[in-house]
Amino acid sequence: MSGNLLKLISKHHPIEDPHPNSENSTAEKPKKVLQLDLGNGSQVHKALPGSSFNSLLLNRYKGGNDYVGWHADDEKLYGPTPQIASVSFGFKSAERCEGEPTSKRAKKLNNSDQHAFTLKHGSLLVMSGFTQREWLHSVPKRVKADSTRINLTFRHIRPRKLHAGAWMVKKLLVALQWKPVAFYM
Ligand SMILES: O=C(O)CCC(=O)C(=O)O
Ligand SMILES: [Fe+2]
Repeated sequence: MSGNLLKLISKHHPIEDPHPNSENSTAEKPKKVLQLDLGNGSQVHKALPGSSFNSLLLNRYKGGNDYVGWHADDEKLYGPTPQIASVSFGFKSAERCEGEPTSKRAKKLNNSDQHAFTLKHGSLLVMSGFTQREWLHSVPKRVKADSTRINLTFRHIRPRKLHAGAWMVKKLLVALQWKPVAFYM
């Protein structure tokens, strides 16, 4: 991020898509890039001192039938322990569940909890640490809701060089037949 400007990239993706940033995503390429001025010391940065967000993803749910399926935002471009700040607008309340830990470590710990959060208009949900590695999350359909909901997720995308480096290390480890459970680099 330069100063307080974030780039807002506009793109459309089919709602069945597991995640718009996913490498396997069939998402359309961005149509336009807008600059969003967050003003001096945006509320999100104030709420999370030390955060270094440089990207913003906007999801628009046109009504209660729009949803996002179970996924983790664990793409390597976000690094091993991404901090993701999610701000919601619209719908009186939107539920979000976290469930079924994905990692073997979490399963060993017998950690198969599910949590539901009610995301009201203006709420801020922060996911950090190993959340993306060990948990899936989703935004289920809301049968009775017929108004628009907007969700903004602030994220930090690492420089491309680091992705390439991590990819090469991964290839090397696979070539050496060293198979860790998962790569999060
Ligand atoms: O709409 C939301 O609350 C979150 C959407 C989401 O999980 C995502 O964009 O990765
Ligand atoms: Fe997500």
